[in-house]
Amino acid sequence: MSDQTSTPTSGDGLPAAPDPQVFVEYLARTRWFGGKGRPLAVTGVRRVGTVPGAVPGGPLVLLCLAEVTYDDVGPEAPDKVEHYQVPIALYGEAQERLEHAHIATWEDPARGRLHGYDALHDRGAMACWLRSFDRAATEPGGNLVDDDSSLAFHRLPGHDLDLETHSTLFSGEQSNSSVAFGEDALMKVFRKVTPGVNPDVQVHEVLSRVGSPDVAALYGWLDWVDPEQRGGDDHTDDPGSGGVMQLAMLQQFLRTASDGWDLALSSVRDLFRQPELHASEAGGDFAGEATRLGRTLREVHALMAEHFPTSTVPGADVAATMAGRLPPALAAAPGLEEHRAGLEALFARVGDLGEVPVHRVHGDLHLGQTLRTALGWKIVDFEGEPAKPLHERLLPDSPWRDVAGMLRSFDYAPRVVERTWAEDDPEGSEVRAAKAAEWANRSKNHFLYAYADGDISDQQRTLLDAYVADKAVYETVYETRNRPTWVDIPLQAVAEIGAP
Ligand SMILES: Nc1ncnc2c1ncn2[C@@H]1O[C@H](COP(=O)(O)OP(=O)(O)O)[C@@H](O)[C@H]1O
Ligand SMILES: O=P(O)(O)O[C@H]1O[C@H](CO)[C@@H](O[C@H]2O[C@H](CO)[C@@H](O)[C@H](O)[C@H]2O)[C@H](O)[C@H]1O
Repeated sequence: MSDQTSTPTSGDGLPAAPDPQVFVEYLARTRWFGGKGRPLAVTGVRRVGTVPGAVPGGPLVLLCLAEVTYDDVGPEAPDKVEHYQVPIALYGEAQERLEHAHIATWEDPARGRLHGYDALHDRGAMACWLRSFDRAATEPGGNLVDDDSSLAFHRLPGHDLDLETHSTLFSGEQSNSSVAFGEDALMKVFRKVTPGVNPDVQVHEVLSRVGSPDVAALYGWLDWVDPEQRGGDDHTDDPGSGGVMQLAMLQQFLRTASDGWDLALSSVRDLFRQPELHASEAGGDFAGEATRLGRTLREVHALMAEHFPTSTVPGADVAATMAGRLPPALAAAPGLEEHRAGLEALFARVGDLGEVPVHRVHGDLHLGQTLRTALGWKIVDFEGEPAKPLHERLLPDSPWRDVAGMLRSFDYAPRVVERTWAEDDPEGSEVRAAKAAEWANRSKNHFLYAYADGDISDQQRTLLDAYVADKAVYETVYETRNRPTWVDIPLQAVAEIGAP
């Protein structure tokens, strides 16, 4: 717990924020902070506004952006500065029930002692947020703007929010924070924010407006316009160039959803329990789900191609981009080195393909981004690859990148099950390896056949193989950094792909 003086207010009427040093300790304690373990400093705290809709006895919700810099990057690095959103519920009295979410206690020159808690944990703060989204629906154009016009709550028509619900913060390894309002709505508060449109909001808005059945409908979103930078280019990574920052989105809560990754793991376990059966005979056979998932992705891609710009890029450029990702990947994950030649040869074949069609895609698709509901599969989280800068995540890309992401996930599922299964039953490893391959191949084949509505051409196969390899390389780096004990999963795939 921190108890100290605050940063001074700037006469803007907003409450003071706690000292930036508080955020260094706080960020390290959260699940969602992406810079854990790196040498860093919080060089400033920007107070972007308070959420309208506060009620007597309830908290004031102060939205803060913590400016984080790292000591392990050169001064020329474009992503030297990152902004993390920390909404703080402010109370005049300590709140024992929120002790676990306490950020700091500090003095405000105008308001006296303030006790600040992570607002996502506080039902009073979340109710305040929901009321603002609700009020937006009856404002002109569906927009509720705060007093100094810097925060704007936007609503899409078509759904009345249930204000009687209680909020529940999702737990789990997520890069943002999601809060369910009963079974009515889900609010995702973006943690690492960049100036410009958020791809998740943008894609959900487009697909919701055309009534796509394959995503959770978007109900609204929250923008912040930096008053000092109004009118800048809003498709930029440069915090200095101004424009809009999208801070949160509100969408349909999928009540009957089961996580696609969990379903796949159960299906694999079912097969491992009865290895004498073929995958098609096991109770939890995944082929039907893989087929339906393939059709869903096909539909989503068709809508994205219809409602976002489409173009083509020369195969040589695609090949060069993939090859260009190799050297930094090799530096981060040296285990890739022995497969370099095989990978380079595979990428080079893409150079002979002529023009490759591109449009907006998901960008980081895997089973954990799919939800099976009573009404079919839904695809979530259109933010793209977390490590890519915003402008790259907004660029058109080949739909085969998403297909490859799913194929890699079908490969991961049995290998992840095997990791724990082998601890109890090391003897059966060889049999399970064969069953794992059977499960993965069956799921991949059904998914791919449904996605392509038939067999794919040799050219498409070349492109798909290259995207699968590109993804496995990315995963090798991802696992090296985040889950080093899992790195053999993608590395084994790279070895198989890169074999001469
Ligand atoms: N509309 C929804 N309804 C119910 N659960 C959802 C919905 N959208 C996402 N989820 C669940 O919330 C979790 C986090 O969502 P996701 O968009 O992947 O967040 P993050 O950007 O933090 O990774 C997912 O694992 C998914 O199970
Ligand atoms: O969900 P995110 O957008 O944060 O994606 C990142 O984390 C994923 C792990 O949760 C990672 O996915 C990899 O592991 C999955 C199993 O946990 C597996 O199903 C995927 O196929 C595999 O890529 C993803 O790559 C990363 O960007």
